[in-house]
Amino acid sequence: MPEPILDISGLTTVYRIAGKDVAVVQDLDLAIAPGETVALVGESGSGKSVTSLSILRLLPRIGRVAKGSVGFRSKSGVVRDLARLDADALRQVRGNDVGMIFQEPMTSLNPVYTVGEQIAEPIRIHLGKSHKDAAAAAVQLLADVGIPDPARRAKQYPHELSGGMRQRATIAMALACDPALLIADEPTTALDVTIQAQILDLLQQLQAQRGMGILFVTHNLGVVAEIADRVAVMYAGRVVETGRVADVFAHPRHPYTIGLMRSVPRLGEATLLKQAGTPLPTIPGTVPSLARLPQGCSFAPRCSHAIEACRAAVPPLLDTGNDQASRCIRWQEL
Ligand SMILES: Nc1ncnc2c1ncn2[C@@H]1O[C@H](COP(=O)(O)OP(=O)(O)OP(=O)(O)O)[C@@H](O)[C@H]1O
Ligand code: NI
Repeated sequence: MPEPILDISGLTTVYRIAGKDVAVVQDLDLAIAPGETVALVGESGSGKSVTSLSILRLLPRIGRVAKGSVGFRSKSGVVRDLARLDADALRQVRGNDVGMIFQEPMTSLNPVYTVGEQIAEPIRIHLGKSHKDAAAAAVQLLADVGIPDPARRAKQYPHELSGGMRQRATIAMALACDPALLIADEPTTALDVTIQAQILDLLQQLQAQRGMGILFVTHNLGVVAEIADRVAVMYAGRVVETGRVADVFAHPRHPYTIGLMRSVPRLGEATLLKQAGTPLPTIPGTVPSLARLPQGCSFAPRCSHAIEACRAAVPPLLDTGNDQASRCIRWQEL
């Protein structure tokens, strides 16, 4: 792999919950190369968003990065550990080197400024351009993300745009300073399917033009297949499987990944099942409470392959060959 732009090693993030430090992300390793898209996937509460927020230390007050390093190579080629960077330097990285987009565009857009003003602001602050040049750059960015009549749209307020247009505008804002890394947390989840597909296409186009790395958070395996090169599957705060998307989908090496894949209906199957009155297969059992994780493998209580040894100790990520790894001690027997 070429030198990664992001190299997370041993990341543990804790939240203070009911007077106790609870590890919501544990011992996470993740690297992203320039031009590569890595997807984080897992059920609700598995720690995907906390991982993405930990990178730029955008955690709520009760959260902190307790262990590990977040190596980041900026556009100038300097590698720094974001977990240890001071607040000022980190702010510089946020608007400039790393762009972020979230599920609900209204949370990143400020309702009292026009769309154009909001995109122009980071360009003025981080790239030192004049008001006029920054305004022109903002209109160009709106055109780049496929917004028709961008000069007119730049003068409008967020509420005057449709949901899909707003998400395009937040992408324009995230790309304003030509970031080396884009963090996208469920950016298409709130949109209807057609718009969703358009936004995914747009991100892929922009990535091909700019060569940025993308960390893509989603609970949707279909989206992973569409957009990502590699995938990290999370369960109860830990990565349980990782590898190239094609390999993981063809040969999943962890029972949790297999369960996730079974719960995704094949095209048309969902409708057929619904007509037949059969519920979609889901993984039996529930996600354990992070404050009281079972001993050993966190997935063991839900796993039909679990044996005594699974409950003895948390399995390490085992190399299963072909750049794939699994936290299942029985991966060879699956
Ligand atoms: N503000 C908070 N206060 C207390 N616990 C929190 C808070 N935010 C997250 N958590 C806990 O941290 C864990 C990880 O949450 P996270 O948001 O990373 O999940 P996720 O994988 O992104 O899920 P989703 O698919 O629902 O977005 C969850 O168990 C959640 O209950
Ligand atoms: Ni989330």
